[in-house]
Amino acid sequence: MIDLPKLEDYDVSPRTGFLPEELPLERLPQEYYKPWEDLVSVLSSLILTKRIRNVVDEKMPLLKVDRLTNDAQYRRAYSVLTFLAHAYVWGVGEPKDKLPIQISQPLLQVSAHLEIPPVLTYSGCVLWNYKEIFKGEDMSLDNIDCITTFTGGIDENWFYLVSVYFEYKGANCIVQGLEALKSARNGEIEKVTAHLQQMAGAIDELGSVMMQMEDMCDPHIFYFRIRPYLAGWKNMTDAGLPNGVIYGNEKLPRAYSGGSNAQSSLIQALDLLLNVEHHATGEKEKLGSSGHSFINEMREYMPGKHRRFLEHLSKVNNIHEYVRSNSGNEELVLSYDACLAMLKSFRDKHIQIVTRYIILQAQKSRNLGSTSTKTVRSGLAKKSSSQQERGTGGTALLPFLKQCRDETGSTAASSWGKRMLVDGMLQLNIKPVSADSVQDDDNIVGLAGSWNNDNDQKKGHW
Ligand code: HEM
Ligand SMILES: N[C@@H](CC(=O)c1ccccc1NC=O)C(=O)O
Repeated sequence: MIDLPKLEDYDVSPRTGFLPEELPLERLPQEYYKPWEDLVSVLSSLILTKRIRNVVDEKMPLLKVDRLTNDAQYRRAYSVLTFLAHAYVWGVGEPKDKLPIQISQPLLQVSAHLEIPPVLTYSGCVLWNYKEIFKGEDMSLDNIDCITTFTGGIDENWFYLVSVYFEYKGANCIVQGLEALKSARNGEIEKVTAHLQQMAGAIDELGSVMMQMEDMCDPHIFYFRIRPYLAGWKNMTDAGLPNGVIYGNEKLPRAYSGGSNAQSSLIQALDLLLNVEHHATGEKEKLGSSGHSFINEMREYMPGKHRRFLEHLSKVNNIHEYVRSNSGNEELVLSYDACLAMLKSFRDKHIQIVTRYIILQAQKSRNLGSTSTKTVRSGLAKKSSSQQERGTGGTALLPFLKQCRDETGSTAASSWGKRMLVDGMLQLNIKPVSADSVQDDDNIVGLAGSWNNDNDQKKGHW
C-alpha cells in the first residue's frame, strides 16, 4: 500500500496550505537585481504613460539568475518577470508577439528551476504575491496586500487577495481530508466521519471567502482594466496573437494559457480527496479517460512540487470506496455527501461570480459596440468576429464550469446525497444560479484561448 503523502515533502503546509510557509519575498535583496525591482515598482505608471515597452527595451539590463540563492528568491524573480512579460506583451494598443531577451532569458531560467511555465500563473500573481500589512498580526483579508500589480488599484489587489485568503483557509480542508484517509486505513469509522464533518465545514467557509470578491473588486474594472493583462498567448488569434509569443532569439513562438484559479492546487486536491472526477467538457465518462484535459493541463501550470503532491494523492484517494463499503453507516455517508454538497455549492457560487464578472460584462461590451473598446486595450476585450470572449485558462467557460459543478454532485454516495445535491441547493436555501438562465450560445470561453490537446509542456518545450 502506497504511503499517504507527507505535506512537507511537497512544499504544502498544514497552516498555510499551498501558500509558502514563510511570507513571500517583497523585494530581491541583491543590489544586482535593483533594475528589475525598480521597473516593477512603477509598472502601473509605465502602463499608464504607455512607456512600458520603450523603457524595457532601452533601460532593462540582461541579468543572470545565478545570484539567486533560494526558492523564495526564485519565486520573487518569477513573479517580477512574469508581470513584466505580460505588461510588455499586452501593454497598450496592439499586443507584442515577441519578448525581449532581457525578460525572456532570465524568465526561462527561473521557470525551469521552479518547474512552472514562463507565463503569469496563479502562483506568480496569487501564491507568491502578498505581504502582511501589520507584521505579526493574524492572517486575514484585513491584514494582507499585494506586492505587485499591473494597475496599482484596489480592485486588482483585492482580486488576488481573495484567492490568497482562500488558499490560507483551505489548508484545514487538506489536513482533514488526509486525516480521514488515515483513519479509513486504520478502520476508525467514527474518526473518518468526524474528519469529513470538519472538512465539510471548512469547504463551506471557502465559498463565503470567494463571495467577498464583490466587496472591493468591481466587475467592470475587472473585465476591462485588469483581465486583459491576465491573458496568456495560446489560441489568442482574436486578440492578435495567432502564433503565440517568441521568447528572445528563439526561432519558434511559444503558446501558454494565462492565469486562472484552475491552477490552484487546493480545489484539485479537494476533488481528489473526495474522488470527484471531471471529464472533457461535453463528454460523459470515457473508459480509461484520464480525467478532464483542461483540469489536467492546468496541473502543468502549478509549481512542480504541488503538481507531484496531486499526483501522489491520486494514488491513495479511496474515501469514496471506503464510504461505499460502509454505506450502512448513515452518519459516515451523510458526512461524505455533506463535503460534496459544500463543494458543489462553492462551484454554484463561483458560476454566479463568473456571470457577473465576465458574461454580463462581455454582453455589455457587445451592446456598447466599438465605442466601448476605444479606451479599452485591444487585447481581450476586443470582440472577435465570432463574438467569443477569451478566458484566462482557455475553457468554454459556462459549459465547463457547469459540468465541473454537476460532476461534483454526481459523486454522492447515497441516493439522499444525489437528491440533495441535485435539488439540494433549494433546501440549502441557495438560490438557483442565475447563470443557468444565461444562454450558452454566447459560448464565452476562458481568457487565454481554448486549450487543445497538443500540450506544449508535454514536449518539454519550457
Ligand atoms: C472575478 C473573479 C473570477 C472570475 C471571473 C473567474 C473565472 C473563471 C473562469 C472563466 C474559469 C474557467 C477556467 C478559465 O478559463 O480560466 C474559472 C475556473 C476556476 N475558478 Fe474562477 N474566477 C474568479 C475567481 C475565482 C476565485 C476567487 C476562486 C477561488 C477562490 C475561483 C476558483 C476557480 C476554480 C477552482 C476553477 C476551476 C474550475 C473548477 O474546478 O470548478 N475562481 N474561473
Ligand atoms: N479565470 C478568470 C481569471 C482568474 O480567475 C485568475 C486569473 C489569473 C490569476 C488569478 C485568477 N483568479 C483569481 O485570483 C477569468 O477568466 O477571468
